[in-house]
Amino acid sequence: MAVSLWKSLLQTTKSRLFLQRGVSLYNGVHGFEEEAIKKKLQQFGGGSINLSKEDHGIRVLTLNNPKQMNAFTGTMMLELQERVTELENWKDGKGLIIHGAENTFCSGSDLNAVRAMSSSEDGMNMCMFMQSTLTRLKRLPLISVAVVQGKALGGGAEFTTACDFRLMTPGSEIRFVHKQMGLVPGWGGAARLVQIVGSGVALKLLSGALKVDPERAVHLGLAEETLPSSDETRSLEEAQAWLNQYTKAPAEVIQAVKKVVTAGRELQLEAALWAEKDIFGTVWGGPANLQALAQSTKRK
Ligand SMILES: CC[C@H](C(=O)O)C(=O)SCCNC(=O)CCNC(=O)[C@H](O)C(C)(C)COP(=O)(O)OP(=O)(O)OC[C@H]1O[C@@H](n2cnc3c(N)ncnc32)[C@H](O)[C@@H]1OP(=O)(O)O
Repeated sequence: MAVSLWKSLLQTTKSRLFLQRGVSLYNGVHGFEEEAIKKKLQQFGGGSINLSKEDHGIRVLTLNNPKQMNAFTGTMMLELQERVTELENWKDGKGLIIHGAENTFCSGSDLNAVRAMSSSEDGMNMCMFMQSTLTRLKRLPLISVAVVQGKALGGGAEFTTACDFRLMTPGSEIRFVHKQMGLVPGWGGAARLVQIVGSGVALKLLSGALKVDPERAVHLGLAEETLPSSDETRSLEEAQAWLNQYTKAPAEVIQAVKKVVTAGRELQLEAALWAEKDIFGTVWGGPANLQALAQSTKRK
């Protein structure tokens, strides 16, 4: 009796905890000093993370540091956390498009900052900071699409895996270059890549630091499709049209859909079923459900 009670308590906690907003993966127990790393990251300025106004439930997040091929400076890492918090509190959100400024995605960490943060303590804190932020991004109750124009290298390649889908433009490239730096992914990109393409393909892409062009990415299941245009504006319009196919419902329904899928991906079966039950309860008898019931029974 006590064991099953304990198990139920654990399942309920797990199924609710992972849906909570703003929860970091790490704390002091893991040696994570968030305030210390935020202070350190503040020293490495440049670039910005911009978030557009919403348009039909969709917003565009731009990695904006074109002088450095949209490499992630310290302040951009801090701004990303702020934007993710904003998105976690966006009640009417349905979709998020992520791209890099000036027709290239992201060249990974700013190597100037990396060189200055080469101590183990700084590296581990940056790693835990970015893992937490990108995990929160992946768990947003929004359908997220990375539009890969130009190059997504290193941490930039990892960033694409923190989105639900990837769309690539002709001539673009995703490449996990970490091996060439004597590294492995540190922003959660390895764990997510294995979930996306499987461990065998992930091992090849990481150990070979292989260039993945759009055709190969689609073949491997890393990208959904190659967009027709390589023009920055046109390809964003094409990505918006692609995303619109999946966001044709009230925000609370799209958000519930993403949450049940996240639960199924991240939780053990019983905890996932508990989470699904809780999420189902938020839409059963809700305005969208009642409106649908009041209409004809035939689905278009
Ligand atoms: C866990 C993540 C991991 C970590 O933190 O350890 C990383 O992500 S480490 C970074 C991994 N990324 C790279 O190694 C890519 C480095 N960059 C390149 O290979 C090239 O710049 C490339 C292929 C992106 C573009 O080459 P291209 O010839 O077209 O342009 P340039 O190389 O002249 O670059 C233009 C301009 O941007 C600066 N730049 C590019 N990438 C970075 C970067 N990651 N950090 C800082 N600065 C970067 C480059 O220095 C040039 O600036 P300039 O002042 O004109 O020299």
